[in-house]
Amino acid sequence: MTGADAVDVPAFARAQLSLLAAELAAEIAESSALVALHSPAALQRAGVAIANLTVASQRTGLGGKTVLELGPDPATTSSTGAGTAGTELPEHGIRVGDIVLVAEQPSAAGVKKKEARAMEGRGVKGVVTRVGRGVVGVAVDDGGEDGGNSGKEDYGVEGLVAGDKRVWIVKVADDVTFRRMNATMERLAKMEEREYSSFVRVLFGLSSPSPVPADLTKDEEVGEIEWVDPTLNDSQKDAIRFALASREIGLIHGPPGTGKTHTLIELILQLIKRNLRILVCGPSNISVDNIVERLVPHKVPLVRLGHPARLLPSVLNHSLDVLTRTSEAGVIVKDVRAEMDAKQASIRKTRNGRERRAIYADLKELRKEYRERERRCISDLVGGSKVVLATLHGAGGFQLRGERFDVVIIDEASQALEAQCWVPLLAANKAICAGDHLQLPPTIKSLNSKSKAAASSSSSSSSKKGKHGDTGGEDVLKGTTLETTLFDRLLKLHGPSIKRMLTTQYRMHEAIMRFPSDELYEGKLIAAEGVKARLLKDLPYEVEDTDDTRAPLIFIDTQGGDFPEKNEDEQDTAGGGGKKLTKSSLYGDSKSNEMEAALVRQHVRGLVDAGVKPEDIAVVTPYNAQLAILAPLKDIFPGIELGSVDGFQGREKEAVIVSLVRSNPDGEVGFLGEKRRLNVAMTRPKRSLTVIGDSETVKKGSKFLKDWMEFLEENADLRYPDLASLNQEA
Ligand SMILES: Nc1ncnc2c1ncn2[C@@H]1O[C@H](COP(=O)(O)OP(=O)(O)OP(=O)(O)O)[C@@H](O)[C@H]1O
Repeated sequence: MTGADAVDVPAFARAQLSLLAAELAAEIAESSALVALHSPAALQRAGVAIANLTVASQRTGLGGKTVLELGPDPATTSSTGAGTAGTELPEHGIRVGDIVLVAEQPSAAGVKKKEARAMEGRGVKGVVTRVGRGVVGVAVDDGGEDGGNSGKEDYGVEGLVAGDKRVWIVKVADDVTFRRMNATMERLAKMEEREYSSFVRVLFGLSSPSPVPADLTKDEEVGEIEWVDPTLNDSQKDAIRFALASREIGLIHGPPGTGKTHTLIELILQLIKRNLRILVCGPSNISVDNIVERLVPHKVPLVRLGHPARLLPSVLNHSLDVLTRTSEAGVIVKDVRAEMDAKQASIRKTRNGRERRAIYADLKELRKEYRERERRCISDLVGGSKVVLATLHGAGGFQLRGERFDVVIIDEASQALEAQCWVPLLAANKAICAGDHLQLPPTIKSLNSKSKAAASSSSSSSSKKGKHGDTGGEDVLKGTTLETTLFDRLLKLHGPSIKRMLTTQYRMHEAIMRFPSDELYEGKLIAAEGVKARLLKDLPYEVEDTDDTRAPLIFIDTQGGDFPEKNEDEQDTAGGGGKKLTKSSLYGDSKSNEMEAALVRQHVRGLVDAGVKPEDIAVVTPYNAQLAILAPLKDIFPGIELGSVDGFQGREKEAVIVSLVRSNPDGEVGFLGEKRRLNVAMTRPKRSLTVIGDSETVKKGSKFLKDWMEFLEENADLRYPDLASLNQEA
């Protein structure tokens, strides 16, 4: 390894710390700007708040957390005379797992800027545990390990419960993740070189990875593998052998639909057979639960860390919180819990301030006792587990303090911040990371705002900005950006010898796969036998054989200027919910294209008339403003899915329609210029991909876009819209 490639670890960690600080500031600024600029009612419509609530009850939930049950404030519902007064919540966008602030509701017209910040001190933060028609449950921070409001929390809850106050809940930035990343980077920054393990040395390029024999099938250790699933394809088996043989680091590169998770499951089972202790992580709860669900049938003894409210119901039985209650070791925790519940219940019965305070004081003591007992129980459970699963930041919780693992496995590593990956990495001396660096990296808000500022100051900047288009940017600090993932950095540092690519894909028709394979995956992708010729007309229910259902690839070219884009300077959407907010509060300028939306509608109608079920169809587009225009499709074709390209990463559908939106004389393509975004868009469908866009505009965006348009012109069923019928549709 040459000295020039090596990374100065403390400098790297410090650079990460300052980038993370900027990112957290950007997230907080975004959420407090929302709160500052809009009334509770507007925020509720935008899907980020629920107003006019009262605390209906409180109880002890999983993990000893206090759960507040919030319902509509009867005063407001009866005064407005709203339908089923007092029983149902209004329409809202709060979901289980969201982190919210429960606070006394401010007066009508939004919260003043200063107040917005002060509000955090007055309310309590928590995780949404339940969303019913008439109730929202929030497990509030109780000053535990990461309890954001340590010290103030009882006062907070007490303040909210007392006097039947009118409260509201608002989604807030998740700073726990940042605290965990910061703590990890601080640890790295302080580490002395002599403390670096050979693993750390390799990951920073201070040493080369230990060589792996070229032909692993003949290798003594990993050559003869008794496969749990012998139907794995050769590239999957090769990746597993490689992962077993690597000493420090192995990357499993999984292009769309190539069975990355499938491969990781076998790898985990093989590691268990070798009696190794494994920590399995992913950037999101769903990525981790996906693995837990697939491991469970193999009867693997495992423990899933994480807030129960954020886990899939099917995974709950393996969650540490639940095991703490149900296992033998958990019995000693139970008694205290019962006592806590009794106290909680008594709070509401007393109106006397002094008595209430006394009860809160008792509760505090009990909670301490509970936590001590729980901690002992947890350490027994975790210490005895061979396989532990958690989100990347979840691995930074107290439960894993001091725990060591033989291997850390990170799924979706190319969608995680590098600092996030280091949270579990410091607990092991070997890592296997799976991902696809040619799909979208994690969303970076601090970088977005920076590049947006750049974009608005220069009208022709969008397609020429940096190698990553709108979401990319220049190196910010010593060559480090948050957008450079661990996966990217390691590939650059050590080259392709540290990775193995999965090459058989089980999703797309061959014609859909061709372009991404040739342009991005060195032409190596192979469509599995069962999928390579699948068409919509062959769906396992009755679908007519029509022009639309027999073509795997359709391009509707809108060139000619009749389909102009519109700049959504004034309005934009929140989270695709179709509700309007002013631009200043949300995600910058978005674009829409009404005529293109009409074409989408026409095409969907064609598919549905032929018998394709709406739930087998998705429309994806890079622009939120376009999503808002498309929203009525959901009423016309119930079951159809609409999504942003970024939001659809990791998903698949039988038929996917991609609306490219951009159509202007200057060839401005904005963040369409990002190859990885296009890759995600074009690799979601199984049997049918329809691209709708203006080839003239799009071709000017980049070489990749030009090649794609030319590929579609030559290989797709090429169509030009019929304006007369379209005007009718519009
Ligand atoms: N060897 C195999 N034989 C048959 N089917 C397979 C094989 N490997 C994977 N699959 C199938 O391919 C599909 C995709 O697998 P999986 O969910 O593991 O993919 P992934 O690569 O994690 O997904 P994504 O591409 O979205 O990241 C699944 O339906 C899986 O059953």
